[in-house]
Amino acid sequence: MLQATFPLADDVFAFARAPADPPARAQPLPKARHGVDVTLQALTKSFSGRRVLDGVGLELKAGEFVAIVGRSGCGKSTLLRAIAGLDGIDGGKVTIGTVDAAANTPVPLRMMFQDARLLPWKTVLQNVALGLKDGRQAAANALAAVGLADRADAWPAQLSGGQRQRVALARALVHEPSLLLLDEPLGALDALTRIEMQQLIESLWRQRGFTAVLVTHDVQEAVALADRVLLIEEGRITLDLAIDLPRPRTRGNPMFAALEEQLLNRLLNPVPASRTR
Ligand SMILES: Nc1ncnc2c1ncn2[C@@H]1O[C@H](COP(=O)(O)OP(=O)(O)OP(=O)(O)O)[C@@H](O)[C@H]1O
Repeated sequence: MLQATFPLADDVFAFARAPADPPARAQPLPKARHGVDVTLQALTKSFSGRRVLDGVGLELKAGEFVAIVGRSGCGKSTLLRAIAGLDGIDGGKVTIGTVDAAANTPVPLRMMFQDARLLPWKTVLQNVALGLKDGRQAAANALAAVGLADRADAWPAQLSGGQRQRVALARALVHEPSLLLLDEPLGALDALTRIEMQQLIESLWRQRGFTAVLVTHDVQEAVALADRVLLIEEGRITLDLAIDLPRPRTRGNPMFAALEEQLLNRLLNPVPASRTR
C-alpha cells in the first residue's frame, strides 16, 4: 500500500497546467482515528550473512508513541522497514492490528523519511493529494494542520527543508494512518526547526491518536516525544525505558535531564549482549 504508481506523462502535463485549479479552502481535520496495536514476534533479518535483527519481539499498544535509538548501523531503519513491509524479513511475524503484515492485506500505515521525497513537478497541494481520488479538500485540510495552508500552490523547490518535511507530514496524515512510522524525519533540520517539528508531530499525535514509531539519533528528541524508548544493540531490543513525564515536556525538568543522561550513558557504555538475554 505504500507504493503508488505515478503516470509520468500526466505528471508532465500537470506541470504545464498547474496551478490553475481553484484554491481549496481549508477545514479542520476530521475527528481522530484510533491507533493500532503492533506486535513483532522473533523478527530476523540478515544482509550478506550478517544478522541485523536477531529475534526481535515487541508489543506496541494502540496510540503509543515509541522511539527507537541505537548506534549507527544497529538496525533501526531495518526494523522500521520490516514493520512497514518495505523489505522482506527472514523469519518472524509482524502483526498490525489484526492483520498479519505478510498477508498482503492493506494496512493503515504511512512512513516519513529523512528526505521529504516530494515530486518536484507537482505543487505542494498536488504532492499531498497524490494517490487520492478527489483529494484536494483533504489535502488542503492536511496542509492547514501542518501550518502550510498558504503554500499550497508553491513548488517543492520554493520551500525550506523544514517546510518540505511539513508537506511530507501532511502527505502522510491525509491518509489518516493508524500507524505512522518516522525514520529520522527531523535529522537534517536545524535545531530550532527541529524542536518546532517535534511539537507539531506531538500535537498531531495527541489530536489524532495514531500509533507512532520514531527512529532517531537524538536521545533528547526520544525523551521529548516518546512514551517508551527502545534501545537496539546486537540485533535485539536490550532496553525498554518508560518515559513517564507529563506532556508537553520541558527540557529543563530535572527528570527529563536524568532520563536523557541515562539513555546517553547506556548508548556510550553498551552492556554485552549475553548479559541482556
Ligand atoms: N539493503 C541493504 N543491503 C545490505 N546491507 C544493508 C541494507 N540495509 C541495511 N544494511 C545493513 O544493515 C545494517 C543496519 O542498517 P540500518 O540502516 O538498519 O541501521 P541504522 O541503525 O538505521 O543506521 P543509522 O543510524 O546509521 O541510520 C547496516 O550494517 C547496514 O549496512
